[in-house]
Amino acid sequence: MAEGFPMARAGEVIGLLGGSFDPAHEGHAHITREALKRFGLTRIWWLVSPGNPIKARGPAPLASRMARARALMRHPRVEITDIEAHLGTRYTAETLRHLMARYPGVRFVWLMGADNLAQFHRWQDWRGIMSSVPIGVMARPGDRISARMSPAARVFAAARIAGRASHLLGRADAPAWCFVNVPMVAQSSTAIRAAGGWSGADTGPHGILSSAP
Ligand SMILES: Nc1ncnc2c1ncn2[C@@H]1O[C@H](COP(=O)(O)OP(=O)(O)OP(=O)(O)O)[C@@H](O)[C@H]1O
Ligand SMILES: O=C(O)c1ccc[n+]([C@@H]2O[C@H](COP(=O)([O-])O)[C@@H](O)[C@H]2O)c1
Repeated sequence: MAEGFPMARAGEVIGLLGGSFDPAHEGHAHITREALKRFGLTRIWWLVSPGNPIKARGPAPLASRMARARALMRHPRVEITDIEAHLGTRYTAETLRHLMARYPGVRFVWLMGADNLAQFHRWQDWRGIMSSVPIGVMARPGDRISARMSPAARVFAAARIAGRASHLLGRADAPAWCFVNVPMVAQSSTAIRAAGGWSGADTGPHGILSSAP
């Protein structure tokens, strides 16, 4: 497997958590552990984005965000990747097309917090994404209602799997999505940056910021 691309065996069910991770925080780690428990996944890959295509603000350098993510999220079934930088992609639809072609026989599930489902209809080819991979959505403070009432949730209402059947998501055929009401962690990268807890360059001698809240 080429540099930057993890190994995966046919039959695996891999959850993809895409994000700016500017910086990674306990909310990311928490939803990752919950997704592993709830969606019938064998592993999760974090896709640390070169830059969200619809966020105006440019993120901290990818190398700093990767280092912070690796220091924060240590789990035998989780891999921190910069796959999109290697592929030269920023749009999720395009990333998924590449991954499905590169890993035949592997099932991918897109993971996101409720805030992203609320905005999902703004993503490039969002209907195509819904129709190509199952999507696991996790509750986030302030966004549970807006996510469930969102245009994407309404258009794909018939494809919704009930939260109590969430373990079926990984083996479901798209379109399929599931909202799970996980216990919520209120952290956000915005709050950490606002509190001055992330310079985007200095990850300290052990790769962990001493001042992060
Ligand atoms: N506390 C949280 N609870 C649930 N989902 C979360 C939480 N924090 C981040 N996520 C989800 O993780 C993914 C990556 O998030 P991202 O890296 O943008 O972090 P963020 O805290 O939302 O950043 P920012 O505040 O800069 O927008 C997104 O799908 C987002 O919805
Ligand atoms: O493809 C798109 O149009 C698109 C629009 C907004 C966000 N995304 C992806 O959604 C993920 C979460 O982004 P962020 O910045 O909220 O962490 C990340 O992988 C982005 O590349 C993708």
